[in-house]
Amino acid sequence: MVRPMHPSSVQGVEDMIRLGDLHEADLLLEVMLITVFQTYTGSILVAVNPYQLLPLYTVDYIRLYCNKRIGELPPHVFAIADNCYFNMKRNKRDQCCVISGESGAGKTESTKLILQFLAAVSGQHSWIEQQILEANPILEAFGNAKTVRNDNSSRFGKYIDIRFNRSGVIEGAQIEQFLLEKSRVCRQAPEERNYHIFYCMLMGMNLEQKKMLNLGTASEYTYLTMGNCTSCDGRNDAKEYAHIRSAMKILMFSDSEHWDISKLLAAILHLGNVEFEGKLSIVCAWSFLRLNVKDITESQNLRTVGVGRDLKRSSGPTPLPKQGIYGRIFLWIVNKINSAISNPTSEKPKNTHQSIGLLDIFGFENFSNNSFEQLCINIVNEHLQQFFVHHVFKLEQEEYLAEHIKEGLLII
Ligand SMILES: Nc1ncnc2c1ncn2[C@@H]1O[C@H](COP(=O)(O)OP(=O)(O)OP(=O)(O)O)[C@@H](O)[C@H]1O
Repeated sequence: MVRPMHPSSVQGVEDMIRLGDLHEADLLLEVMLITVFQTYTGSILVAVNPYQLLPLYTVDYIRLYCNKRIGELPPHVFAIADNCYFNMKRNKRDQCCVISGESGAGKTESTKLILQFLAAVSGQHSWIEQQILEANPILEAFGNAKTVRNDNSSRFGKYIDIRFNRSGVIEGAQIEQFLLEKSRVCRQAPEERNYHIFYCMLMGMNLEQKKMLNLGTASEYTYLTMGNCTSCDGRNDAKEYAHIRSAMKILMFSDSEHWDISKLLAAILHLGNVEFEGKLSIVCAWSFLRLNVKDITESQNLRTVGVGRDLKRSSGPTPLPKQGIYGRIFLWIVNKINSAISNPTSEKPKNTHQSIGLLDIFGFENFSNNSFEQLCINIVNEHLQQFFVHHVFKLEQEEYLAEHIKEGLLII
């Protein structure tokens, strides 16, 4: 059936609840019409990735959106951040922002914008604020990679809990990570890369350091070339490496800790070349892992299996644990960051501080061939979606009940 479009759909609205016709075509048109790439559905912000730098995230915009009611100004991610912050302060209740969407939708960028807003309005320009902001480049270097959908795709989920004192000043933060995609270390799909840190290290290290780790260029390593793609348009790996190094200093990584991480990364690259280049690579890998021939022979011939609470060793070939090494480096790095940013004063009894949690979880993806890790990622996304829908309907239901509206109407 063809009928004229409702005027609200033609003009566009700032809150999709106000659309005269509420069906899929109108919602899609609304999303296409919005010029600032953001619109509301009630208290939910729907943001469209603009794929261009918009002058909407400046200090002036932070000031503009500070302490305003939702709806007073056009939809904006800062309005959501502001709402969280002032609700926390006014109602003395912890808040949480759930950022969800498919891969490449703009979740990580939105998380960073919310963090920037909170750091600015909490107003201290303190060392701890700077440390929290500088955790991002490190996490992205070790946990993000170029995929076919997104040049900077997060391959792990993260929950950042930012803690404030009673006056609304940031005191510390705590980061939780989930489900790092470890298989990427050994395998990448066409047009995809391994984790950024490998390419950054090879582009950014000086010759002397590379010589000590016996490293060359990315094209020489099996683990960096499986996707037939070692560089990424719009990313400058050498510049990023300098940024990662300075962020690590801010987060209190010592030079020797950084060097140990580099050795482990180099060992993984050399291990990836073992079948192809033979002796030199395996010797380098062993020496950086501080293993001797006996350890290696044992690890190749013995499998450690969990039986109840015990670990038992049985014979049979076991591949060297390259993915496991990377997973452990990542965990260690997150713990190290947490030890710098989780200011002990923010561990005080709960009634002396409040928090805002930001959940930025990897997006739903569906490829022709989906790995087990992809299955886990998609299940997490579906659970999140389920929680979200349940939560939103429950809130609405409570409002209807409070107004004595019959439940039958609610379903409509
Ligand atoms: N608000 C924005 N303004 C300008 N560019 C943006 C914005 N949001 C996202 N982008 C661009 O889109 C890219 C992908 O965004 P982002 O990494 O945030 O996606 P994501 O939803 O976190 O994806 P994934 O689930 O794969 O991690 C960014 O690297 C950036 O180039």
